[in-house]
Amino acid sequence: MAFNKLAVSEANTAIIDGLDAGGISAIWRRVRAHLREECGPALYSQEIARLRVRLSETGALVIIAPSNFNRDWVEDHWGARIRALWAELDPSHRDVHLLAEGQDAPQPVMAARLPAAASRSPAPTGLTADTAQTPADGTSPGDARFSFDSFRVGPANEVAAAAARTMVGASTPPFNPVFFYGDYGVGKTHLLHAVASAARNGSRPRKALYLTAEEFLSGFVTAMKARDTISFKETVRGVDVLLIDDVHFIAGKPKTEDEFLHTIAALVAENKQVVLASHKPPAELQMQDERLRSLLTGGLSCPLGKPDLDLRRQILDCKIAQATCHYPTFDVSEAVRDFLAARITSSPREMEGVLNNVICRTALIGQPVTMEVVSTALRELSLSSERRLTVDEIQKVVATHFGISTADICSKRRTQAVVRPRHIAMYLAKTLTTRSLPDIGRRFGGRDHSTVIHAVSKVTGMIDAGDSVADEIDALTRELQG
Ligand SMILES: Nc1ncnc2c1ncn2[C@@H]1O[C@H](COP(=O)(O)OP(=O)(O)OP(=O)(O)O)[C@@H](O)[C@H]1O
Repeated sequence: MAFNKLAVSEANTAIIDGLDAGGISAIWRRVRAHLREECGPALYSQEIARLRVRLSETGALVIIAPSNFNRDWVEDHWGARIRALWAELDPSHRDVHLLAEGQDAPQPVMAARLPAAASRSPAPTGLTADTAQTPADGTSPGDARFSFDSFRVGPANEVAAAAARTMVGASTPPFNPVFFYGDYGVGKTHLLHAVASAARNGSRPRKALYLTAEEFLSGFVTAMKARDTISFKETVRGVDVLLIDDVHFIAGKPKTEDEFLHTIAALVAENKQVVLASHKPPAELQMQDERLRSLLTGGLSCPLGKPDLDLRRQILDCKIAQATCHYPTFDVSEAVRDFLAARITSSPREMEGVLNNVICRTALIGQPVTMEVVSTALRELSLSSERRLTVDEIQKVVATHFGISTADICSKRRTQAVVRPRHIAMYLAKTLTTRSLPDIGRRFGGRDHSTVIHAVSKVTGMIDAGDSVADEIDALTRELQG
């Protein structure tokens, strides 16, 4: 789920300073403590410490950044994490929005500007939808962050990406609804925003509305309380493209399921495109209403899987290029990029977390990006996802690759045919497992930890120097990680 950068004006939201309903100050303290631990003290004091939290009169949380730049940076790098932490710590699962100090917002959220059909009176829904001029999904019209251009495609997501592009180019929906599903952080929200943005900015601009399922639910509840569900219906049904993220959130809430069902059915019947995303495929959602499940499964379901090494590398390059816009001195060598792409196998979101950590340790304090810095960042963020691998497995794979035996690798022999594979195996054991240096040494024929340090620095130096060992490491890493 993306962090919502809402266009909120202080005049319209009547943010209540000092109000601490529900103990938000206490929760905010805990969220900040987590963030401090995760991003490190330098980045924390530079970018996070100055954020303040407020509760709006609608119960939404507004996090106020001291500047637009800071707001955008926090949104890009830590928005999803803040939202996840908040959801974990706050049982009421409030909406979390980001606002820059003194922001003169063009579109107040709570006095929503409605599509033509509903523009007679302000709606109580908090929802807006529009074409290129005023997107309501937290992106700006030319925002490259979540565009098709910045979405990297590989085997894990090519079907989803092709479906997304096809529906943007079509005059009538080729598939409806389209349902993207996949694990946390694999790019579902990115793709939804890309579709919304392309629909708004295409040669034939269309009204697109992106909502999280939570926003759909809270908009609906607000409208019910205000006894004005008509405005809500007009808003969500008055668009050309409706995109709803995190649909699993709606499952099991009968009234919302019902409204959701009728909304989708109405749009599909009118040939308006509906695009949905969730962690699970429609058939596995715990929907109470069979009609809804049937409607969702009747469209096109596209999985987004975990990216393979190539795709991870492409995404990493893209994120580094984006970071370089903010931090022109941020320079990451090919060897470090390869290393990071091989190590971070969990999801692109984790990749961003590591990059943030690395930026903090380098660009912010004028230091270069070295293997040591990125290794520390990985260790601190506990992203050694390859910890399942054992040193034995690594020795076997390396030995087979070089046509020698594991006994050779662990032996005292010093011929080049054995030393090089041994160094590579030690390097992989250090980078792909959480074993300590002495432990690795012991497993390589009872060697001292200084031998492992020597092997690792030798291989690292060769990688940095552009030696073909980088390709071998790459191939071996792929093999070891399946
Ligand atoms: N293929 C990709 N190309 C470029 N960036 C990607 C890609 N996949 C994911 N990302 C980036 O990874 C981050 C997480 O992606 P996103 O928020 O879209 O994940 P998600 O699947 O919606 O996760 P969640 O289910 O937790 O909401 C974003 O910054 C996004 O830009």
